[in-house]
Amino acid sequence: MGKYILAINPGSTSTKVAVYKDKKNLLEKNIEHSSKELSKFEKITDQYEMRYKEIEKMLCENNFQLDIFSAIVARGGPVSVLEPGAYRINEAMVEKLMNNPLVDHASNLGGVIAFKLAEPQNIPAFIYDAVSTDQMTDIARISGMKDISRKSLVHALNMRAVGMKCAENMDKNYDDVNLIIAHLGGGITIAVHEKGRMTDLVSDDEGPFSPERAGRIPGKDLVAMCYLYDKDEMEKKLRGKGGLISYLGTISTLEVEKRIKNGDEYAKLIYEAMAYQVSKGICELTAVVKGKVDRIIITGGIAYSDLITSWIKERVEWVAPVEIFPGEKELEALAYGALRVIKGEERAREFK
Ligand SMILES: Nc1ncnc2c1ncn2[C@@H]1O[C@H](COP(=O)(O)OP(=O)(O)O)[C@@H](O)[C@H]1O
Ligand SMILES: CCCC(=O)OP(=O)(O)O
Repeated sequence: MGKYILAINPGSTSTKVAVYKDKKNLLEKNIEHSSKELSKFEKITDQYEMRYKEIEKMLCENNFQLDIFSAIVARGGPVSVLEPGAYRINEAMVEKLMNNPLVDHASNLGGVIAFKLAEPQNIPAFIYDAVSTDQMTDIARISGMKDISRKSLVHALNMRAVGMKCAENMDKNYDDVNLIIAHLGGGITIAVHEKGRMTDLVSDDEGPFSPERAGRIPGKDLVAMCYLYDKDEMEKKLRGKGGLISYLGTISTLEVEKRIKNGDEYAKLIYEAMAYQVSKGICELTAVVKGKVDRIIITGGIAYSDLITSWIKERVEWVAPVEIFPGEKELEALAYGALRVIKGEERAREFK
């Protein structure tokens, strides 16, 4: 008999859910959350009940009872510095995800929701390739200020999955190639995958702005601004109300593209600036591997946009061939990871 897996992926603008029977995708749903809906919540953890109920409703509408699942697996939030792969969700992890994660991010809700669904049924719950997967080298951790160490917060799950796919298409192993992967979603991160390890990255506050994040902001102006707003307001300006939404009032790139088609020059300037900053982030990482880059990959929801990807391509394709993997393979990567764990092919780590 096949094993049923429930995979849950909360992103900043959506909650994606899938049901797999072994490697077969039986159902997949992308529940999108509008800027208006999300603005009702003070903190991301406050969105727990809303997202939990949407998942419950989706399962109920499609006649999936919880007791059929052999495992529930979620995108891992920035809970603490982690290795790639699977971690079993326990009370300690749920506590940390809700009350003291490395950053407030939608993916923190994944582990919490998975645990709450799984525990009453006695089903194992896992996170896989968490956002805080950390393979940075020592030299990459140096920030320039002794008090602050650079952190690895990155779209590890999708990047590693598309990185492996790209290597396979090249008839090579992921461990034998150098890739620079830019994930363009509600948040944007870029990482260099150096022979199978994410040795350095441009995180979502170190480089390009994104639909809802400010990215790198000139430090002196940022310090001055901290005297005008309280901590929560400042954090919201950087994450949630920064980037496209601060200039154009929307996190929807589809809406921005509609405005550009209708001749909105200001929308075009801002949107092209986002692509320009992504290109700079990609080129910054070429130094890590001394220019030896086999492929540049553009992935994530915004990679569906020909406009954005063509702007990036024209600035970076002198480095290496550019491949586009629109959307993400996160639900599949989650389900396949959990399947390997429950079949005993891979070991899940304990979270302490
Ligand atoms: N066909 C498309 N063209 C341009 N942008 C798109 C398209 N489809 C989705 N997007 C944009 O992708 C972003 C969401 O990407 P996604 O990877 O799903 O993000 P997250 O996981 O952070 O919620 C949104 O800004 C959305 O407007
Ligand atoms: C912090 C890196 C992960 C991230 O930004 O994810 P979303 O794009 O889903 O918000």
